[in-house]
Amino acid sequence: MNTALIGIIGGSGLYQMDMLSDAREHDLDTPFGRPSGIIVTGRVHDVPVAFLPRHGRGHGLIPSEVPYRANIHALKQLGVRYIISVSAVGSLREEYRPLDVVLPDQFVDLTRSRAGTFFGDGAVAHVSMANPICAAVADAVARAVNELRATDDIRLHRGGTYVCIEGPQFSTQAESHWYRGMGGAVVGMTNMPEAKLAREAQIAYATMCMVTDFDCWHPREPHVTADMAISNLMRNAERAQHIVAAAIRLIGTETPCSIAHDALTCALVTQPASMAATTKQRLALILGIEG
Ligand SMILES: CSC[C@H]1O[C@H](OP(=O)(O)O)[C@H](O)[C@@H]1O
Ligand SMILES: Nc1ncnc2[nH]cnc12
Repeated sequence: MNTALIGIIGGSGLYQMDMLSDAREHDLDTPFGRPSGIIVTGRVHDVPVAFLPRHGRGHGLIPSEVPYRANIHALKQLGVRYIISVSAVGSLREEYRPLDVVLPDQFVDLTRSRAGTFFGDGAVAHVSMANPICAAVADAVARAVNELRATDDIRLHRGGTYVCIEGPQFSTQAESHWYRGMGGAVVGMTNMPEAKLAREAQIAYATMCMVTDFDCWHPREPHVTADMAISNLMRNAERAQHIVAAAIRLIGTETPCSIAHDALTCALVTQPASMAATTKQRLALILGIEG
């Protein structure tokens, strides 16, 4: 089903895309369960896209409950080859301020209780996560921000490490200082294992982070609360949609190559012929084989 080229995963505060034309709802199922909610496909600048709110439309899922595998699988079912993920994050650096946009290029995964792979049950693969972000997708978002700067004074930071915690509690001050010490730029709760699964599904992935707070390390700024994060994200939600729409136009025109698109070429250890029929069936779409 090649319904969509680009998938948008909306995070906290971004539950729908207003600029979508020809909208159609998809209530999909996957071998890994149901996605977070209805996926809406449509066109933005005439590019076919799919929008999925990560926490569900009414924000009913904590980060540990988000069905990351089903979300990525469902987007793959719709034909998605590029994902722009939108996320609220806490800043770990003085110069990354609330309402700034950050395009991280690395992750540290501190999550503990999430299904983090499509593989297992007699199918072994080890994809490279050395460069977890697709530079071409991140470039498109950066260029989109630059275009919009003509009318909007957006502060953009390229690069930096997103530290992903399990949540749903925010961090202790000791943890926040530890993330800073390990070189973290922003902290969030959702981009892992999302980015890993996108890589296994050979979908090019980039995350657009909207800074909502200074977590709890800063000596003069208030400690993060959910209200603070959501209200700052709401202030930025329209801007986020404009950036995403411009990035969609660029990616849709250029359809860039990505290392992600061949991620399984050097990663698959078990040959499909050696897999159990049920495993092969479950992985058919991911491996691009007959089920
Ligand atoms: C409501 S603040 C905490 C919440 O926001 C972020 O979610 P998302 O990445 O989906 O925007 C963070 O990871 C937490 O889940
Ligand atoms: N400080 C923070 N920690 C974790 N996730 C967040 N999302 C927004 N702000 C956050």
